[in-house]
Amino acid sequence: MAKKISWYPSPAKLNLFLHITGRYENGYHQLQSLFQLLDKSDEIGFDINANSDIKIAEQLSGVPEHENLVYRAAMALKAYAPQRSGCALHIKKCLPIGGGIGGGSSNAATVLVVLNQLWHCNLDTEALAKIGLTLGADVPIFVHGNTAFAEGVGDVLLPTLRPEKWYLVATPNVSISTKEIFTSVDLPRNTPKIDVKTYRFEETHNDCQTLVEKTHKDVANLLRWLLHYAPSRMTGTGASVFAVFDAKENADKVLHLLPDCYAGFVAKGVNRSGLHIALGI
Ligand SMILES: C[C@@](CO)(OP(=O)(O)O)[C@H](O)COP(=O)(O)OP(=O)(O)OC[C@H]1O[C@@H](n2ccc(N)nc2=O)[C@H](O)[C@@H]1O
Ligand SMILES: Nc1ncnc2c1ncn2[C@@H]1O[C@H](COP(=O)(O)OP(=O)(O)O)[C@@H](O)[C@H]1O
Repeated sequence: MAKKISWYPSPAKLNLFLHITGRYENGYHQLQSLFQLLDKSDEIGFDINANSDIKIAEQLSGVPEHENLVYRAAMALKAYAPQRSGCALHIKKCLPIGGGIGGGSSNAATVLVVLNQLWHCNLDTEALAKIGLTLGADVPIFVHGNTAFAEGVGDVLLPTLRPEKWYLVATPNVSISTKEIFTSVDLPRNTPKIDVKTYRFEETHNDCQTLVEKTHKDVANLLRWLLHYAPSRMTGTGASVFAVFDAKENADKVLHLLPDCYAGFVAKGVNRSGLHIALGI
């Protein structure tokens, strides 16, 4: 008999803005950002077993199993699970890897939230977010599942209800390491803090963008092209960029014009994660 795999979504995010306001003693950066959740997702499949094995069913190219955030999240949660809790984990990748749209962090959060239920760990959201933070600064936002303003290293979250706009997300074929950006001497690190109550997209920016545009011409060219059509900006530490539209049909029109050398998709900005809606939490 075919094994039953339960599938759950693992949504993407955009950083609608990203200000670096300082640096902690441990080298991590103090941020202000608006994490906008999207209705575009990877899918994570769970096949629970009782022989205590955790394994990834199909490997991601370029990501060794023990470094895969899906595997690492399951291993981190195992300490809180009853004995003999195991799982085979499946990943349907739709989101570009290392694109600044949070795919890996979101995969980790989906594993924490779903296995917490399937393994009956009974941890609350705060406890799961705390475990998530040990895996990556972007994991807590996906554990909480709300579009939110963020401070700290991205872990201090203030949920917000935004108008549900449409986003064209485009990714050049380049890989940008988050660590490399954050260790650059050219990164601005002293943007004054804004009052998020008066947030306006056009009065904010992404502090990583100028640096990435200098080092990656593909990102600079793509942004210049997109700006002809709509307000556009880089997300996270890149390489993906996004353009904002009020109507889906306008985003779709520009997607059809996108040069073949870029991958792209259109997604709706949502206030609640598709994972949390699917789980009814
Ligand atoms: C800056 C953001 C905005 O969303 O970039 P993207 O990764 O999405 O592009 C994220 O917070 C990134 O989060 P995440 O990708 O989970 O980062 P981590 O794995 O925790 O850290 C990767 C590296 O980035 C640096 N780092 C990360 C976050 C932060 N607030 N300050 C840092 O200095 C650290 O040097 C760390 O070694
Ligand atoms: N399940 C996963 N999905 C994507 N990337 C992963 C995963 N597990 C580990 N990684 C590693 O994490 C890095 C960042 O991935 P990702 O979250 O997609 O990008 P970003 O942090 O730029 O938004 C990748 O370069 C990859 O090596």
